[in-house]
Amino acid sequence: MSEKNIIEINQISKNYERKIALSSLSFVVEKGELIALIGPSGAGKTTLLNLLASILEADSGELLVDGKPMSQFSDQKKRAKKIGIIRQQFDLVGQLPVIHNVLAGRLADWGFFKSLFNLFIPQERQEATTALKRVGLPDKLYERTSNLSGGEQQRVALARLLMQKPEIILADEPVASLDPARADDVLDMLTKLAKEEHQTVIASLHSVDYARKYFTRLIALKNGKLFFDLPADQVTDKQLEELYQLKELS
Ligand SMILES: Nc1ncnc2c1ncn2[C@@H]1O[C@H](COP(=O)(O)OP(=O)(O)OP(=O)(O)O)[C@@H](O)[C@H]1O
Repeated sequence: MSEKNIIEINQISKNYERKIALSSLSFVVEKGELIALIGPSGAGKTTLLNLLASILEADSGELLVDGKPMSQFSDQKKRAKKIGIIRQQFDLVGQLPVIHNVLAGRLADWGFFKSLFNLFIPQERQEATTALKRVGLPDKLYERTSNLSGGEQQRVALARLLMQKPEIILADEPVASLDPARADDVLDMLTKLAKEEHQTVIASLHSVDYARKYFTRLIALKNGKLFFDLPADQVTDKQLEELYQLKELS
Protein backbone atom coordinates (compact mmCIF):
# COMPACT_ATOMS: atom_id res chain seq x y z
CA MET A 1 0.00 0.00 0.00
CA SER A 2 1.29 3.43 -0.91
CA GLU A 3 2.31 5.74 1.93
CA LYS A 4 -0.24 8.26 0.73
CA ASN A 5 -3.20 5.87 0.99
CA ILE A 6 -5.12 6.46 4.19
CA ILE A 7 -8.00 4.08 3.35
CA GLU A 8 -7.98 0.93 1.27
CA ILE A 9 -11.16 -0.96 0.52
CA ASN A 10 -10.79 -4.39 -1.08
CA GLN A 11 -13.78 -6.35 -2.36
CA ILE A 12 -16.09 -5.30 0.46
CA SER A 13 -19.56 -6.85 0.52
CA LYS A 14 -22.43 -6.28 2.92
CA ASN A 15 -25.88 -7.87 2.94
CA TYR A 16 -28.89 -7.16 5.13
CA GLU A 17 -30.72 -10.47 5.34
CA ARG A 18 -31.41 -11.09 1.66
CA LYS A 19 -30.76 -7.53 0.47
CA ILE A 20 -27.33 -6.84 -1.07
CA ALA A 21 -26.28 -3.37 0.14
CA LEU A 22 -22.69 -3.43 -1.13
CA SER A 23 -21.19 -5.87 -3.57
CA SER A 24 -17.43 -6.39 -4.04
CA LEU A 25 -16.57 -2.73 -3.69
CA SER A 26 -12.93 -1.67 -4.02
CA PHE A 27 -11.18 1.70 -4.02
CA VAL A 28 -8.37 3.53 -2.26
CA VAL A 29 -8.37 6.98 -0.71
CA GLU A 30 -5.31 9.18 -0.50
CA LYS A 31 -4.63 11.40 2.45
CA GLY A 32 -6.25 14.82 2.02
CA GLU A 33 -8.78 13.85 -0.65
CA LEU A 34 -12.25 15.41 -0.58
CA ILE A 35 -14.61 12.69 -1.74
CA ALA A 36 -18.34 12.93 -2.36
CA LEU A 37 -20.31 9.69 -2.37
CA ILE A 38 -23.25 10.04 -4.69
CA GLY A 39 -25.93 7.77 -6.11
CA PRO A 40 -29.65 7.15 -5.90
CA SER A 41 -31.46 6.32 -2.72
CA GLY A 42 -30.59 2.82 -1.52
CA ALA A 43 -27.31 2.73 -3.48
CA GLY A 44 -25.31 1.84 -0.36
CA LYS A 45 -23.79 5.20 0.65
CA THR A 46 -24.78 5.07 4.32
CA THR A 47 -23.80 1.41 4.55
CA LEU A 48 -20.33 2.27 3.24
CA LEU A 49 -19.91 5.16 5.69
CA ASN A 50 -21.09 2.94 8.56
CA LEU A 51 -18.51 0.31 7.62
CA LEU A 52 -15.80 2.97 7.58
CA ALA A 53 -17.00 4.24 10.97
CA SER A 54 -16.99 0.68 12.40
CA ILE A 55 -20.70 0.97 13.13
CA LEU A 56 -21.20 -2.04 10.84
CA GLU A 57 -18.97 -4.95 9.92
CA ALA A 58 -18.51 -6.18 6.36
CA ASP A 59 -19.55 -9.73 5.46
CA SER A 60 -16.44 -10.15 3.38
CA GLY A 61 -13.53 -8.15 2.04
CA GLU A 62 -10.92 -5.99 3.65
CA LEU A 63 -11.01 -2.45 4.96
CA LEU A 64 -7.65 -0.93 5.88
CA VAL A 65 -6.96 2.43 7.53
CA ASP A 66 -3.29 3.39 7.44
CA GLY A 67 -2.63 -0.12 6.17
CA LYS A 68 -4.20 -1.73 9.24
CA PRO A 69 -7.55 -3.48 9.67
CA MET A 70 -10.20 -1.48 11.52
CA SER A 71 -10.06 -3.97 14.40
CA GLN A 72 -6.68 -2.44 15.28
CA PHE A 73 -8.42 0.81 16.15
CA SER A 74 -10.51 -0.60 18.97
CA ASP A 75 -9.05 1.89 21.44
CA GLN A 76 -11.60 4.72 21.53
CA LYS A 77 -8.99 7.43 21.90
CA LYS A 78 -6.96 6.24 18.91
CA ARG A 79 -10.07 5.82 16.80
CA ALA A 80 -11.35 9.31 17.61
CA LYS A 81 -8.03 10.79 16.46
CA LYS A 82 -8.30 8.82 13.25
CA ILE A 83 -12.00 9.08 12.33
CA GLY A 84 -14.64 11.71 13.11
CA ILE A 85 -18.26 11.62 12.05
CA ILE A 86 -20.67 14.41 11.24
CA ARG A 87 -24.29 13.56 10.69
CA GLN A 88 -27.44 15.22 9.52
CA GLN A 89 -28.87 15.10 13.05
CA PHE A 90 -25.70 16.85 14.33
CA ASP A 91 -25.64 14.60 17.45
CA LEU A 92 -25.60 17.61 19.76
CA VAL A 93 -27.05 17.76 23.26
CA GLY A 94 -29.70 20.45 22.77
CA GLN A 95 -30.25 21.48 26.36
CA LEU A 96 -26.57 22.19 27.02
CA PRO A 97 -24.72 25.41 26.13
CA VAL A 98 -22.88 25.46 22.81
CA ILE A 99 -19.42 25.38 24.41
CA HIS A 100 -20.16 22.05 26.14
CA ASN A 101 -21.02 20.46 22.83
CA VAL A 102 -17.83 21.79 21.30
CA LEU A 103 -15.78 20.47 24.20
CA ALA A 104 -17.38 17.08 23.59
CA GLY A 105 -14.92 16.86 20.68
CA ARG A 106 -12.51 15.87 23.40
CA LEU A 107 -14.77 13.04 24.50
CA ALA A 108 -12.26 10.33 23.81
CA ASP A 109 -9.51 12.22 25.64
CA TRP A 110 -11.55 13.08 28.68
CA GLY A 111 -14.37 10.61 29.05
CA PHE A 112 -18.00 11.50 28.53
CA PHE A 113 -18.89 13.39 31.71
CA LYS A 114 -15.72 15.35 31.94
CA SER A 115 -15.99 16.61 28.37
CA LEU A 116 -19.64 17.58 28.71
CA PHE A 117 -19.51 19.20 32.11
CA ASN A 118 -15.97 20.30 32.75
CA LEU A 119 -15.10 23.84 31.73
CA PHE A 120 -12.26 24.34 34.16
CA ILE A 121 -9.33 23.76 31.88
CA PRO A 122 -8.61 27.24 30.53
CA GLN A 123 -6.56 25.98 27.59
CA GLU A 124 -9.38 23.74 26.40
CA ARG A 125 -11.91 26.53 26.83
CA GLN A 126 -9.66 28.79 24.79
CA GLU A 127 -9.45 26.17 22.04
CA ALA A 128 -13.23 25.75 22.00
CA THR A 129 -13.62 29.53 21.78
CA THR A 130 -11.18 29.64 18.87
CA ALA A 131 -13.02 26.78 17.14
CA LEU A 132 -16.33 28.65 17.48
CA LYS A 133 -14.72 31.78 16.07
CA ARG A 134 -13.41 29.79 13.10
CA VAL A 135 -16.90 28.57 12.27
CA GLY A 136 -18.33 32.07 12.61
CA LEU A 137 -20.10 31.72 15.98
CA PRO A 138 -17.88 33.80 18.29
CA ASP A 139 -20.72 35.09 20.47
CA LYS A 140 -22.76 31.93 20.98
CA LEU A 141 -20.58 30.16 23.56
CA TYR A 142 -23.13 30.05 26.35
CA GLU A 143 -26.29 29.96 24.23
CA ARG A 144 -28.51 26.92 24.73
CA THR A 145 -27.67 24.75 21.73
CA SER A 146 -31.30 23.98 20.85
CA ASN A 147 -31.96 27.74 20.44
CA LEU A 148 -29.65 27.84 17.43
CA SER A 149 -30.86 27.44 13.85
CA GLY A 150 -30.13 24.24 11.91
CA GLY A 151 -27.25 25.88 10.06
CA GLU A 152 -25.76 27.23 13.27
CA GLN A 153 -26.06 23.82 14.92
CA GLN A 154 -24.22 22.26 12.01
CA ARG A 155 -21.47 24.86 12.56
CA VAL A 156 -21.30 23.80 16.23
CA ALA A 157 -20.84 20.23 15.01
CA LEU A 158 -17.98 21.50 12.81
CA ALA A 159 -16.41 23.29 15.78
CA ARG A 160 -16.63 20.02 17.72
CA LEU A 161 -14.77 18.31 14.86
CA LEU A 162 -12.11 21.03 15.09
CA MET A 163 -11.62 20.07 18.73
CA GLN A 164 -11.48 16.36 17.90
CA LYS A 165 -9.05 16.87 14.98
CA PRO A 166 -9.62 13.50 13.32
CA GLU A 167 -7.52 12.62 10.27
CA ILE A 168 -10.59 11.33 8.43
CA ILE A 169 -14.01 13.02 8.46
CA LEU A 170 -17.03 10.95 7.48
CA ALA A 171 -20.18 12.93 6.77
CA ASP A 172 -23.53 11.28 6.08
CA GLU A 173 -25.81 13.73 4.29
CA PRO A 174 -24.35 16.64 6.27
CA VAL A 175 -26.59 19.29 4.71
CA ALA A 176 -29.79 17.41 3.89
CA SER A 177 -31.87 19.34 6.42
CA LEU A 178 -30.53 22.80 5.53
CA ASP A 179 -31.82 25.37 3.07
CA PRO A 180 -29.56 25.97 0.01
CA ALA A 181 -27.77 29.04 1.41
CA ARG A 182 -26.99 27.30 4.73
CA ALA A 183 -25.98 24.12 2.92
CA ASP A 184 -23.53 26.07 0.75
CA ASP A 185 -22.17 27.76 3.81
CA VAL A 186 -21.65 24.52 5.78
CA LEU A 187 -20.05 22.63 2.87
CA ASP A 188 -17.79 25.57 2.07
CA MET A 189 -16.68 25.65 5.69
CA LEU A 190 -16.30 21.88 6.05
CA THR A 191 -14.10 21.55 2.96
CA LYS A 192 -12.12 24.71 3.74
CA LEU A 193 -11.34 23.61 7.29
CA ALA A 194 -10.47 20.11 6.11
CA LYS A 195 -8.00 21.56 3.58
CA GLU A 196 -6.42 23.76 6.24
CA GLU A 197 -6.06 20.81 8.61
CA HIS A 198 -4.98 18.37 5.83
CA GLN A 199 -7.91 16.11 6.65
CA THR A 200 -9.52 13.54 4.39
CA VAL A 201 -13.27 13.88 3.88
CA ILE A 202 -15.79 11.32 2.62
CA ALA A 203 -19.30 12.76 2.48
CA SER A 204 -22.51 11.30 1.09
CA LEU A 205 -24.58 13.87 -0.75
CA HIS A 206 -27.86 13.89 -2.59
CA SER A 207 -26.97 17.06 -4.45
CA VAL A 208 -24.67 16.51 -7.40
CA ASP A 209 -24.21 20.28 -7.70
CA TYR A 210 -22.72 20.47 -4.21
CA ALA A 211 -20.63 17.37 -4.86
CA ARG A 212 -19.10 18.97 -7.95
CA LYS A 213 -18.66 22.37 -6.36
CA TYR A 214 -16.92 21.41 -3.14
CA PHE A 215 -15.33 17.98 -3.66
CA THR A 216 -12.41 16.86 -5.77
CA ARG A 217 -13.46 13.26 -6.43
CA LEU A 218 -16.88 11.74 -6.98
CA ILE A 219 -17.51 8.10 -6.15
CA ALA A 220 -20.88 7.03 -7.55
CA LEU A 221 -22.66 3.95 -6.22
CA LYS A 222 -25.63 2.25 -7.79
CA ASN A 223 -27.23 -0.94 -6.49
CA GLY A 224 -24.31 -1.47 -4.11
CA LYS A 225 -21.72 -1.34 -6.88
CA LEU A 226 -19.23 1.22 -8.08
CA PHE A 227 -20.83 3.06 -10.99
CA PHE A 228 -17.98 5.51 -11.55
CA ASP A 229 -15.06 6.92 -9.61
CA LEU A 230 -13.76 10.12 -11.21
CA PRO A 231 -12.22 13.53 -10.53
CA ALA A 232 -15.15 15.91 -10.00
CA ASP A 233 -14.35 17.96 -13.10
CA GLN A 234 -14.42 14.90 -15.38
CA VAL A 235 -17.93 13.74 -14.55
CA THR A 236 -20.32 14.31 -17.45
CA ASP A 237 -24.00 15.15 -17.35
CA LYS A 238 -24.71 11.94 -19.27
CA GLN A 239 -23.01 9.84 -16.59
CA LEU A 240 -25.09 11.56 -13.93
CA GLU A 241 -28.26 11.00 -15.90
CA GLU A 242 -27.48 7.28 -16.13
CA LEU A 243 -26.62 7.13 -12.46
CA TYR A 244 -29.96 8.51 -11.33
CA GLN A 245 -32.32 7.09 -13.95
CA LEU A 246 -34.71 4.52 -12.59
CA LYS A 247 -34.18 1.88 -15.28
CA GLU A 248 -30.91 0.70 -16.76
CA LEU A 249 -30.26 1.69 -20.37
CA SER A 250 -30.79 -1.29 -22.65
N1 LIG B 1 -30.87 -2.11 8.58
C1 LIG B 1 -31.22 -2.51 7.36
N2 LIG B 1 -31.95 -3.65 7.18
C2 LIG B 1 -32.31 -4.06 5.94
N3 LIG B 1 -31.96 -3.41 4.80
C3 LIG B 1 -31.24 -2.28 4.92
C4 LIG B 1 -30.85 -1.78 6.20
N4 LIG B 1 -30.13 -0.62 6.00
C5 LIG B 1 -30.10 -0.44 4.66
N5 LIG B 1 -30.77 -1.42 4.01
C6 LIG B 1 -30.92 -1.57 2.56
O1 LIG B 1 -29.63 -1.59 1.98
C7 LIG B 1 -29.58 -0.80 0.80
C8 LIG B 1 -28.54 0.28 0.94
O2 LIG B 1 -28.98 1.23 1.90
P1 LIG B 1 -28.17 2.54 2.31
O3 LIG B 1 -28.88 3.16 3.45
O4 LIG B 1 -26.74 2.20 2.48
O5 LIG B 1 -28.33 3.41 0.98
P2 LIG B 1 -28.09 4.96 0.74
O6 LIG B 1 -27.38 5.06 -0.58
O7 LIG B 1 -27.44 5.58 1.91
O8 LIG B 1 -29.57 5.50 0.58
P3 LIG B 1 -30.18 6.98 0.91
O9 LIG B 1 -29.56 7.89 -0.11
O10 LIG B 1 -31.64 6.80 0.70
O11 LIG B 1 -29.81 7.30 2.32
C9 LIG B 1 -30.98 -0.28 0.59
O12 LIG B 1 -31.64 -1.11 -0.33
C10 LIG B 1 -31.63 -0.36 1.95
O13 LIG B 1 -33.00 -0.57 1.85
